[in-house]
Amino acid sequence: MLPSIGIVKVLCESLKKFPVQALVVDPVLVSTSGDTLSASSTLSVYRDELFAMADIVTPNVKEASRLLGDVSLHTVSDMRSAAESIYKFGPKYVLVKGGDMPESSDAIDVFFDGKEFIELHGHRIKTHNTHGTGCTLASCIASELAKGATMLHAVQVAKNFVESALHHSKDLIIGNGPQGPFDHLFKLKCPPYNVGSQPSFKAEQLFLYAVTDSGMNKKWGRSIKESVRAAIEGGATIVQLREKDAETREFLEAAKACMVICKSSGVPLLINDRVDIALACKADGVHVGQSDMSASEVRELLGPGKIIGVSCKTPAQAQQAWNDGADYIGCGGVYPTSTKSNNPTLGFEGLKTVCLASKLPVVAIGGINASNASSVMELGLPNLKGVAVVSALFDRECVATETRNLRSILTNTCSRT
Ligand SMILES: Cc1ncc(COP(=O)(O)OP(=O)(O)O)c(N)n1
Ligand SMILES: Cc1ncsc1CCOP(=O)(O)O
Ligand SMILES: [Mg+2]
Repeated sequence: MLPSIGIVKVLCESLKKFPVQALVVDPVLVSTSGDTLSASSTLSVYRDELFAMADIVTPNVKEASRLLGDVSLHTVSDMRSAAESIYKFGPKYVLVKGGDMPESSDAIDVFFDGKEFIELHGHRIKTHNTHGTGCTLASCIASELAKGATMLHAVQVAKNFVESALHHSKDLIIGNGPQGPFDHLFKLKCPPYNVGSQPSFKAEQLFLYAVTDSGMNKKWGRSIKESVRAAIEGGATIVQLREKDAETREFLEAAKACMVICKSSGVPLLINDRVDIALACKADGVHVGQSDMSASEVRELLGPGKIIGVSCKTPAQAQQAWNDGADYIGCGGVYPTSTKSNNPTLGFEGLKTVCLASKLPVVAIGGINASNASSVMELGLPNLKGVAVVSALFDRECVATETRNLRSILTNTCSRT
């Protein structure tokens, strides 16, 4: 908070003398409760000197309005115009935060890099405990930049963090003011998000992604647990339970048993579609498609430490998955498949288009087997980290043997390319 023109000037002088690696300017001019926090005289020096040095400026809508001579900002389109106008003062990026916009189910922020506008959608958490959210967001962006993140990624991580912290503090009752504080340390207190137990997702884990199928298990007289054990024995690097026909009670029991196997092998276990099962068995994550719950809703339910995958067939879907805080995308069918009905085949061209556009690691899926997996990986596409396979592992007599064979094919291919 820079209350006077003199203080802003001292800061600018100091920054010239001691340049920093990244400068995040949160122009604290108007609080969420409407209080003025900085004299009007500071506006011109903010605009003319400080913003030009900033990597990113992060006003809320009230601050954006004040910076632009009290223009009225009521819609997302107004926020875009404001971001564009503030960009002209010289920062490399602008984030106009819409958390204070009139009631809507989403909290939409507008990110502008000078060329492209990106709407970042978050959930509006109903709570009075919002004191300090802007400061936290800006500090979190700075922390992520210090860790080497790109600006958009830093903003996305920060937004997810603030949203999760708000969610976990929404019912706190502290103090008498109209706004309460929120809890930045929620991760330490809330058992599912206990820092020590958080799986940290690594894109390399997508290398050989085994996806189970209840029909195939029945056909070969195997339990889900036996299939998962065999896939891990053969070298699967991540497992998804895709049990479309299973009864909930039975599925949950099986999922819990699979979690024990996966945990002891250090292989992440994800659940297809069913967030309820994932929560109940404390799975490492969930995979959702375009007609399932959105990744941002899944993130809200699972919390920040879990892995979320989204099926994407287009660059727009890949961008949305990133915006929603997903960890990876599944792209396919690369080849025709009889495992998923009515699934369009994208071919290599479709896979390439999505991989090139994606900001997230990609796993290819659909009709992939021991005969064609090399051709997929040999494409050498950016972000393509592995293959996801159902029938070539599970519609076979010996799951462990098929998995081992495919793993060695992939390893040989990737060591050559
Ligand atoms: C790794 C991976 N990629 C894509 C899918 C397909 O998910 P979705 O489109 O939701 O279809 P269903 O699997 O639910 O039928 C996947 N499961 N895994
Ligand atoms: C779930 C899914 N999503 C896109 S294709 C597909 C099925 C992949 O199965 P298979 O490996 O047997 O072709
Ligand atoms: Mg699905």
